[in-house]
Amino acid sequence: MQDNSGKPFAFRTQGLTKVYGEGNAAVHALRGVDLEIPAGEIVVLLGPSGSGKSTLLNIIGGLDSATDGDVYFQDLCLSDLPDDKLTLYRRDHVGFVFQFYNLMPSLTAHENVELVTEIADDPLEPEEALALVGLAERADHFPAQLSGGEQQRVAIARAIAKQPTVLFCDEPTGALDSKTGKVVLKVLKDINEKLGATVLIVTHAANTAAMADRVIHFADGHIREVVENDAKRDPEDIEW
Ligand SMILES: Nc1ncnc2c1ncn2[C@@H]1O[C@H](COP(=O)(O)OP(=O)(O)OP(=O)(O)O)[C@@H](O)[C@H]1O
Repeated sequence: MQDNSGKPFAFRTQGLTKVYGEGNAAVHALRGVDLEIPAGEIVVLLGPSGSGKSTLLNIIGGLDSATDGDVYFQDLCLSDLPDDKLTLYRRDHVGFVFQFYNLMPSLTAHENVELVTEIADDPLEPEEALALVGLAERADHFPAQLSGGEQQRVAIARAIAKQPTVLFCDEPTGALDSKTGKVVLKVLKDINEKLGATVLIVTHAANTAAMADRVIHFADGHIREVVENDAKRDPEDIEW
């Protein structure tokens, strides 16, 4: 599927709706989201707490299912997939980065990345993935021996080692100071350029929008505005 300029889509959603719970306790997290994300872009998703950003990320990342509506990854309709096929979609195409790294404390950086490379089809070598995030020298260190920013870079190395088509990042700089946050954002930009992965970043840090190709403003379960960024900036030059 392509947009008007012939660019293929990574994702497209139509009327995507998510309701948690039932009756009086029902929470309408997504209220009919129509979205198109061209392949290869860096997309930043902004919006107030509780507006549905993580819910959207989880559904297009195949971690959760919608109550109604459709979501396509390329030409594949995820809404129709049984659980085993959804697992394959995640395994083959999706990398996740979360706010709190989720590294295994008893494994070295190299071993944390290896957990993924052992089960992927065409993975990078762990050394290569760690080099891409600038941590080749720290491969034998355990998470407790690394700073927060370094741990997040190991988590990114782990997420990209399978050479994912899409990289989903939920508050990737949320636990970091601004200087370290910029280093992490620079790594995400490099991954987008070097591996061609579509990168989708959910964040409260509105200034992150400056590095995006496209900024999606979310409010109360729907898209308020989509802005294409013609003046994309390097993460180093973002003001905090
Ligand atoms: N498992 C769940 N059960 C019930 N309600 C949920 C569940 N997960 C999320 N919600 C509700 O859905 C709405 C959207 O939540 P979501 O986490 O997607 O928002 P968000 O924009 O990512 O928020 P934040 O920026 O605080 O992470 C919120 O009202 C939240 O309380």
